[in-house]
Amino acid sequence: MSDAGFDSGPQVANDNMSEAPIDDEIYAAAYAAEKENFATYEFLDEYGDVPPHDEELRRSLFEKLAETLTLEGEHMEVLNTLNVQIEGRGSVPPIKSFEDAGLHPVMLENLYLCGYKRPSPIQQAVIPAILNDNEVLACAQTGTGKTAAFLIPILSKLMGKFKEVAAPRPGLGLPTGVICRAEPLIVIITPTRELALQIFDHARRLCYRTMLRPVCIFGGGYKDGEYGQDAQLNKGCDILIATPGRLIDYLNRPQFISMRRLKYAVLDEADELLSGDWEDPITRILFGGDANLDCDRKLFLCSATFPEDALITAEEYLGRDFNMITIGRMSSTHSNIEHNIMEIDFRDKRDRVYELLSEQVNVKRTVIFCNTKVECDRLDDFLYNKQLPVICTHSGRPQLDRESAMKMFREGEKAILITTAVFARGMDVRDVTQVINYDMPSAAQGGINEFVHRIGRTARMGNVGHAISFFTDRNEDIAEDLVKLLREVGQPVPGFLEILVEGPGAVENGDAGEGIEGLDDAFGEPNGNVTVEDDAFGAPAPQANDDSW
Ligand SMILES: Nc1ncnc2c1ncn2[C@@H]1O[C@H](COP(=O)(O)OP(=O)(O)OP(=O)(O)O)[C@@H](O)[C@H]1O
Repeated sequence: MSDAGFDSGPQVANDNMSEAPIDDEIYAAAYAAEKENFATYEFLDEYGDVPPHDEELRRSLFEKLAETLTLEGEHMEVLNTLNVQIEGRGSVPPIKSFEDAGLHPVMLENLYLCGYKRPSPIQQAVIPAILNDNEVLACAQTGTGKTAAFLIPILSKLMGKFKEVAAPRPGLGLPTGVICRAEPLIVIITPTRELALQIFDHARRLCYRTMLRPVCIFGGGYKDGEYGQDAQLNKGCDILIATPGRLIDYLNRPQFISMRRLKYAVLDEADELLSGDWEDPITRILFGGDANLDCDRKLFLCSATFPEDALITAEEYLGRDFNMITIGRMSSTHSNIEHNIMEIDFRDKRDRVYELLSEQVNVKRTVIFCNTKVECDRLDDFLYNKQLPVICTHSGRPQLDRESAMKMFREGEKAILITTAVFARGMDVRDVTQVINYDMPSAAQGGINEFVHRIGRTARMGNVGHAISFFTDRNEDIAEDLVKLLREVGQPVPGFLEILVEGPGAVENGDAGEGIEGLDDAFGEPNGNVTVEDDAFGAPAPQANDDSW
């Protein structure tokens, strides 16, 4: 990836580097102020099966939700009509509603508190597969609820048998005050610390009124002190959400964590985690040390993109008997995003972005992507000096700055976030109505797959959004893939791009930019079909082949 980078990876090294010594008191104060943000439901031994509400926690977990999280938008039909393909041994048909899925009653209540009325297409397919004990590789468009697709069934399954499988912890089997070692039942690994915290929040909500205790560990986060990661682990942990570098760091200190009870491992943004930089740490986490290698341990992989090489590695990890679940074409996007690809001289980018931002009305939140940290900082200075409400975050900034930038952006104090690849994957902020690719991702920076993740910060869960991309003469390496993607989702392809890809005759002949029509042929199935195949591993999946551009 670019130097914008993720948490660790080349990160195992970075992980520690990013812990620049920061004054203990500053951290302690910040974490005390954030106490509420780390609170989880404390289940006591004396509760029966369904414990009482904790009003303060309920308010803090759910009442602010509508202000910060994406809610289902008005264009879910765009997602609902995509082709659903479920392949692999033991495939099961999708569910229609949460109520039909056989979920634990507390999970159903928590979904209601989250405001989730019905499962999204990927949830309809993944929830029954996991409840049926199948391993899953899931690929669906950005912002379509993949995180909950995994969390809901896994947590629901464990809710019923916590006492049989979980490690004792203070208050639940161990005398209070006894230091315990975390022995998680679930580990969720994700490339960035921001995403780890976001998934932790998600898990906190879905674990409300259950015995399951989530803990989040990430590079750059404080280990010592009352709210530090050591103390959190020492209180017991059933669901561990982690960035790989920090997790390896803790696995080297086995007095804190053991993986011997692990029942479920999830790789979120799996294609990134299975890429060259990450493969070794991931292998070590899943198979090294005292990892539970019993056949009852299940692996789940999800992402919006699976390039061919990541798919091959994924299949090696999963073995033969897994369900491959794809919504639409693998690594594609959806048509709730309106695109504007602007041809521009690279020297004019700064002025043009300023013009755009100062002219616009009705844009709630904007994310601007640059390819490097240096460019981010420069653009931040420039736009800040022009009095625009900008905030900047990237992997070169101290952890507290990163957290505070995210908070300001989420809470609407700053409407424009300037960032790098660190924000491209998974981040879910309500009302991001526009993404600007100030720099296009080059092939070395992930190319079209990175583009798909970046634009996916808008138009999430049936909402609509805009993506503006500055295209300079340095971006020719993404042109062909870009044209294919735009046509697939029925978006206009600008003339300059058609000429670049297809030569000067393309525009005159009128054979370009026909949008989605041609694709129904290319991908075999008309939209809206559900295909459930039980024995697909003999033959390559059509999506995987089509994905190889
Ligand atoms: N069934 C549902 N109904 C309404 N909202 C939902 C539902 N499931 C998830 N959401 C919300 O949709 C948003 C997007 O979900 P999520 O972040 O899991 O998407 P994703 O597919 O993982 O995206 P990405 O590919 O960018 O990682 C979140 O705000 C989540 O709370």
